[in-house]
Amino acid sequence: MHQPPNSPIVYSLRTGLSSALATFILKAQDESVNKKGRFTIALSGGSLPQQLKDLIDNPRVKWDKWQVFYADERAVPLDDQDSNHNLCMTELFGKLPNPPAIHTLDPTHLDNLEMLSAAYEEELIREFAPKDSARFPVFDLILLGIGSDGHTCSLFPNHQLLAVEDTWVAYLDDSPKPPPKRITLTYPVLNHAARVAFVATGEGKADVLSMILDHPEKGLPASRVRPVHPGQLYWFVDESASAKLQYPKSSFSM
Ligand SMILES: O=C(O)[C@H](O)[C@@H](O)[C@H](O)[C@H](O)COP(=O)(O)O
Repeated sequence: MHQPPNSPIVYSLRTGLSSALATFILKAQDESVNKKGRFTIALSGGSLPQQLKDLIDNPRVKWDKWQVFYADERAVPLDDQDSNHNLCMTELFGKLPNPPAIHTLDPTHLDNLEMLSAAYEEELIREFAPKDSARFPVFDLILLGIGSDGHTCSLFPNHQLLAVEDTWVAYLDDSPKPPPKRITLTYPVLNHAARVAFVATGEGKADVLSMILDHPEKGLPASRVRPVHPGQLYWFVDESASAKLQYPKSSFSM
């Protein structure tokens, strides 16, 4: 099947997904560091942080060049078991002798979602606006998961946040998946990234993966992530998750 340019690239891996993902991340890191001396990345929660395990003890990772943000975060204390930051510390950053610069939400604003999300947007502006003077930040890489309902970040099906175009960070207090109070990057930020990579594993993702990639016209939240040129969208999936997928798969080599 012929795919138009800039179509998502789907890598379906029988084994070694974490290793392929690490190779991909390192290539993005090296390109970014060579060009700008830094690497800006946004991470999600769920099973994603565990998939980053091949970065631990990898001497090619230039942690001192990384600027880490969260693609979405729950409005809970940083050490709460629901915190995506806490999860990333447990799975990855806490295992490193020299962790990178990590931009967490400001826990002093947990009781005010509007201030919490505005403060996180300020954090992004401090990192991106003076350097790129862009209308939207251009992340070098955003790593996302998907829910079985097709949500990504904290962008849930039929939610009003799907229509937000004018802010970088938005908040919600009615997430269908607990906890209800969260902040999230918005589509304009996701779609201005240089690279976005989804990671999905397991048979529980097979139906929704086919819905997202084979039927983008259904408009599930994850289908609406389509970085504008020259941005590129990638999928790293295992065989169980891609079992029902018609969309063409590419072989992974880097
Ligand atoms: O904030 C959240 O609720 C999670 O970050 C969520 O968006 C997660 O990424 C997906 O639900 C995929 O989760 P799994 O990777 O665990 O399937």
